[in-house]
Amino acid sequence: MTDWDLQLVVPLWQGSGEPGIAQGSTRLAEMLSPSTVRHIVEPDFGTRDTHANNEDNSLIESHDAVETHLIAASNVLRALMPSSLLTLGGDCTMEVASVSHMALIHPDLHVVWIDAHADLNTPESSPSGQAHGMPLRTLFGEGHPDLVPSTTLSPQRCALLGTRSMDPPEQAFIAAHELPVINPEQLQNEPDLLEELLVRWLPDGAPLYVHLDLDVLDPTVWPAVAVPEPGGLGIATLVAVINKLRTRGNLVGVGITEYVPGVDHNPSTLWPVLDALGITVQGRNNNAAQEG
Ligand SMILES: NC(=[NH2+])NCCC[C@H](N)C(=O)O
Repeated sequence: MTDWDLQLVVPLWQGSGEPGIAQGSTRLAEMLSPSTVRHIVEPDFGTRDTHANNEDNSLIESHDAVETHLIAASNVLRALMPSSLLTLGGDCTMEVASVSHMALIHPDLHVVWIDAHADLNTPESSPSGQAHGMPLRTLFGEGHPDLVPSTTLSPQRCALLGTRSMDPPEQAFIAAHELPVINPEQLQNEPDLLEELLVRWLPDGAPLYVHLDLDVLDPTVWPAVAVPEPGGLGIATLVAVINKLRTRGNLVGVGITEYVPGVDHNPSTLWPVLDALGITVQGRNNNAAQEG
């Protein structure tokens, strides 16, 4: 997939508490070749405080801003009905709109959540109150009723890769639903584990959505994220994982999240990853040797 029906740029940061994430979405868009199918989701908040909890007694920080962004993104998706989608975040919460839409269009959608975190908290279980720790659980239909989408995902259609930071309630959910998790060390040293997972979990040619939270990378490789976690992936391993996924699934959607460009980093580090995802980088010869 090199042509997406829609590129959604979502400068939503309020789900993370890190305003620098908003710029991440526009920086990613600038990195890519110009596109005629690009839409920026920027709801007008007027004089409302985008970092306030406008919803009385919500356990979710900035509930109103998160909800408003998800509604705005869903409205664009419902109007344009893309069957392939590239979403540039923004914090992980925006995946609720994107993945839900893709599950509506592709009922057999399988989702690979490539992320240091499981994002499986509910408002009640969350240690932070931040919505970006909740989107996967919300997609499964469990979460604040304002944020749970109309089309939900079965946990059986989801696998977690590179995940290494899980809160106890998230671990309990993973165990109860037997969600596959392959951690960074396993991805690097035991590539057969991914192969075996794909054979038993992902039907050949099934529509595949790749959620890529950049914090899956090791902070020494890519420090420009809101919640860095040590022990992450290197670029070569991530590229190999994506290539392996694409030999089996039909990549119909990608979401890239949690980029904080204000942190000192080298943006070109990401190019091989974007290449692997079939995303064309502005001004870069795609046949050039991949660094990694
Ligand atoms: N997408 C992320 N960076 N999530 C971080 C989540 C951290 C923690 N598990 C929480 O719920 O608050």
